[in-house]
Amino acid sequence: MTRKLFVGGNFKMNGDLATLTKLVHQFNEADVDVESAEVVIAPPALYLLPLKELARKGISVAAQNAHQLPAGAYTGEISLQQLKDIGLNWVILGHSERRTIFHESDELVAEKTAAAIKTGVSVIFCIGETLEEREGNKTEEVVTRQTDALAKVISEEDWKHIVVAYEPVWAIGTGKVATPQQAQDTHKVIRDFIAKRVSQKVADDTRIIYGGSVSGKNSKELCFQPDIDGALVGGASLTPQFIDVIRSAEEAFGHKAARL
Ligand SMILES: O=C[C@H](O)COP(=O)(O)O
Repeated sequence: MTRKLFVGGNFKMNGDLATLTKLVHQFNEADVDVESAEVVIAPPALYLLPLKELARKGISVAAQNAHQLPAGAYTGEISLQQLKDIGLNWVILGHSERRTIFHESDELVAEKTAAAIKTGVSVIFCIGETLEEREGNKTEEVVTRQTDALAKVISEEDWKHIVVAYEPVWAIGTGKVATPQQAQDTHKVIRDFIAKRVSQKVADDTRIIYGGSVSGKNSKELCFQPDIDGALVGGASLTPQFIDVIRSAEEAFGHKAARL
């Protein structure tokens, strides 16, 4: 069976109520086929609730982060239980900006991910190497280490609640997109690792999406790669280009399904 493609829009700390409302109206009106591509948008925490109410069926809303504990004296944090309480089913965890700027370790990201699954929240689990690591030929070592940290704390069954987002840090917000071949090669490394570390079935079923300067222009070639199951879009998700990325994913799904 062909994996359903997945397109995420990570708004990061951008936008305000008026601009994001207008944007979601544009997404709502776009004629996209949610059967071939799952669409999830991740606004800043403050706008989760209004945008969840606004987004049409087929467009889900994700938080960009969450705390691993259910409640307590953690000023400024939001718990996974609170996300669940307002009806959210998705969270982004381990984004490189959380890993680097907020010093989240592989273990903490894995712990948060396990807690999310336990709470009934699915996870866009982000991994990826820095430029220095790529140039030092450490890409495989880094992405397998980050994935292994997760494999240690979740069960085989839990993987159905995970979408892995491979985001080379050097390609994020830089306009420097990985070539489709570079991205495909690393996606294959990740999938092969999951097959070896978890099971062939989990490797075959898990969506691995690419993030890093994805736009309406480059998304098609990326999504057509055999091991790329969609995209996590940052900057371009704040524009109608996001709809073009979704269309690329739909087209890629049709193409991949026809080849089976
Ligand atoms: O989560 C999204 C990624 O950080 C990619 O961001 P970008 O598309 O602006 O490079």
